[in-house]
Amino acid sequence: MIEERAPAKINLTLHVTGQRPDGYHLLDSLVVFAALGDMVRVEEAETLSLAVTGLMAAGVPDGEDNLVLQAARFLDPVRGARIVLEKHLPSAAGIGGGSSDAAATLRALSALWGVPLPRNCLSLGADVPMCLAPGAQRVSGIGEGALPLSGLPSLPAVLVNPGLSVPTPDVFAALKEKNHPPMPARLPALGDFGALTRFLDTTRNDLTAPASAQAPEIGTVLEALEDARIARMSGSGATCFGLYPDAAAARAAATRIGEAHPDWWVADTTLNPAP
Ligand SMILES: C[C@](O)(CO)[C@H](O)COP(=O)(O)OP(=O)(O)OC[C@H]1O[C@@H](n2ccc(N)nc2=O)[C@H](O)[C@@H]1O
Ligand SMILES: Nc1ncnc2c1ncn2[C@@H]1O[C@H](COP(=O)(O)OP(=O)(O)OP(=O)(O)O)[C@@H](O)[C@H]1O
Repeated sequence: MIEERAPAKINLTLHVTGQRPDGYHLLDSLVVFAALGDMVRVEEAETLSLAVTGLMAAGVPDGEDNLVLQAARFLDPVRGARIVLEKHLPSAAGIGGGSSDAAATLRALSALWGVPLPRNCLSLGADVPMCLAPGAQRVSGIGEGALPLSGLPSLPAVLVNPGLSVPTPDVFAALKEKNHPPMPARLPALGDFGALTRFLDTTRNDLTAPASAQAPEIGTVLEALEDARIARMSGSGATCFGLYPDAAAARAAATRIGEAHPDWWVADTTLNPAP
């Protein structure tokens, strides 16, 4: 049996800088991964099968719609494996749940079957390439251009989702201005919490307005995170993250928010954890 973690993807920044003729949007995004995530386990079997377990399994498709099965077929259209996906992340939440599961499946089955990882897996989803090697990176293009970044600190964080699914296509479709400025071509040194958060002050998530127009609760989530040094939406929402100077502050904030909003999904974690 081989297991691979499928960590939550967090867009610390998400600048939408243009739109391609085919409708896909050009991005400039600083991406990190959380200690928290789903888990994918694979073992040898004659036929391909998927079971979805875990606290967040409800509503996740367990048939061909699941990106895990699509990733398996993408790697080898005929080979079998028994796959168990343990869901801990909310779906359609802007934290790459399905994409990170797909990438973890590619890694696990590549090891099980002894086949190389695909060079190009963009057709599985714009977020899948960045999840293949889940480390800090600057992402460009529509998601395929990943430049690994070293030296970023670990970031104590709280993730909050108000229990809402926000479909990514709807959010991009509602984005009015498509040509926002990118991040600076050369990023400053981002080696500690102070430097990184000062840089984040100068950046944005351009999908916040169109996502909030569809899910006004996002504004309430950002208010609940107002004691964080940085509070921002990830991806196309509705999950927001708060960055805190230490793990105790993150834990206290998660407890406070969880008590005030028992129906929300609230988790304290570390972004960009040390390997
Ligand atoms: C918002 C992000 O999460 C940022 O990391 C990603 O860009 C979205 O990645 P994803 O969920 O894997 O997206 P996909 O499943 O490939 O695309 C869903 C839909 O979102 C829109 N889409 C997605 C990515 C992109 N760069 N431009 C787009 O316009 C398209 O309408 C597309 O049909
Ligand atoms: N393994 C999976 N886990 C969760 N959802 C999945 C999975 N496979 C397919 N889906 C479908 O994909 C939809 C989007 O879920 P996903 O968690 O990938 O979105 P997301 O977190 O917004 O992704 P992104 O950040 O890449 O935009 C779900 O509504 C669900 O129907």
